Amino acid sequence: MEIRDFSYQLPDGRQLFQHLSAVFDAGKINILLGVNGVGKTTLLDFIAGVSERRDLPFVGFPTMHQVAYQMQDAPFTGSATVADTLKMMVDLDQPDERFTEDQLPVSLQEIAHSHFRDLSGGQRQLVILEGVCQLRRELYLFDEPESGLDVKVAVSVLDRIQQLTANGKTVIMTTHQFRNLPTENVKVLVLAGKQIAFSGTPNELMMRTGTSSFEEAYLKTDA
Ligand SMILES: Nc1ncnc2c1ncn2[C@@H]1O[C@H](COP(=O)(O)OP(=O)(O)OP(=O)(O)O)[C@@H](O)[C@H]1O
Repeated sequence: MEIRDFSYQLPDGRQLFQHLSAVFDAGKINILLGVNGVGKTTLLDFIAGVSERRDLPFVGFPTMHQVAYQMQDAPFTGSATVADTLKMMVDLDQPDERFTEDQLPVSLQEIAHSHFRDLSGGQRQLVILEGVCQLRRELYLFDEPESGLDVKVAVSVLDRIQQLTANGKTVIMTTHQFRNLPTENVKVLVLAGKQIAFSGTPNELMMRTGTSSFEEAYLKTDA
């Protein structure tokens, strides 16, 4: 999956991407990093096909129907319970299969009968994340999946995302959290200066910047 020489101007005329090229590795977690406002979500929107994607710069990406996208602030029905919400997502995606409560991850079983409107922000995020992971797609996009979550819960979210790649799926995610990020089967892409300023493994990023911490290495990458 590759973006070739992609340039994009915002509606207000600002140039967000200029000759941007990037390769996302199949079967890996591709982590897109970059400062606030650099364009990570905008790039995910193009990859997902939410923003109209011209074929020329976007090579080898699955069609929109094969992409699951967890956006920031996804809307949901307040009166549905957690179990109803997940059942609804799975039923829409896989009409021939029955989703039962025992398929809920342990973290959600306790709140299976809580109404969506009564959940905390973090709990809502977990439900949506699980729903997105349940969809059968080739490519999964997550926009800051662990933002606002307790560090222990964030670890379980990252584990859930790793399960996808263990099953041969491809993930592209953005994040601002460096704690507990997986390093195996991971590619890091740093968006800076309207282009991808670095792309490689976390180890390569650390070696290039002469540091032993992922976060420090990122901070030393040109922004
Ligand atoms: N529809 C739009 N109209 C005008 N400007 C937009 C639009 N969508 C995004 N932008 C601008 O594009 C820039 C990139 O936004 P984007 O949300 O992609 O950044 P980001 O890297 O995901 O940021 P963050 O890490 O804060 O979520 C921002 O300056 C934003 O204001």
